[in-house]
Amino acid sequence: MHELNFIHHNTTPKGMVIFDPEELENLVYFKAALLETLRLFPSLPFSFSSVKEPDLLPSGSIVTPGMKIITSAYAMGRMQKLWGKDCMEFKPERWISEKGTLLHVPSYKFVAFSTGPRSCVGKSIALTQMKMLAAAMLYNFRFELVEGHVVEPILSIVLHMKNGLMMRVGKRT
Ligand code: HEM
Repeated sequence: MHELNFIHHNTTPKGMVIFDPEELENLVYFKAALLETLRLFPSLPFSFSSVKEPDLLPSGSIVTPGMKIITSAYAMGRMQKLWGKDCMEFKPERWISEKGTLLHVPSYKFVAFSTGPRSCVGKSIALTQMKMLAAAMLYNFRFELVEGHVVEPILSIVLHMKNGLMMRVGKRT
């Protein structure tokens, strides 16, 4: 929110503040917060791959045609071995270097957009859309989780919340 106060914005005829994607491009903490959200809550929590030829995986497992390999981005985003002891904490700072720039995290570690030749071709456009939407929502409105509301995921191809997300929304003044 602090970063959004320092960039140029436009106001719609209905009084809503919106941001240009170019203005949002250099906001380090804002992008770190979105990446951190996708680390803990990847839109595609798991994916399937098929085996074309017999192979030996780095883990030591032998795979053969007919097998399916399930990769869980949800589990990988929460592995202590990959993200450290605070892996379950929402901590955008883990994406930011000591110099205050965004750290490069390899796609085989942060797998929300998958990795390799079949990784997400829409990654850049997805992040731009997320930034524009999140910036406008946070700048114009205040969100408060309804007290006692339990937020938990439901097992599905696309990550959904079992009970939805009950929020109190008010206009920022
Ligand atoms: C937050 C938003 C998004 C996330 C987390 C995401 C994630 C992913 C993941 C994990 C895959 C690999 C699926 C698999 O291997 O089974 C994928 C593939 C793909 N995504 Fe996205 N995606 C997002 C948004 C988008 C958008 C906005 C577009 C298009 C504009 C897009 C286009 C594609 C396409 C075409 C593929 C297939 C690539 C291929 O098979 O070669 N995605 N995405």
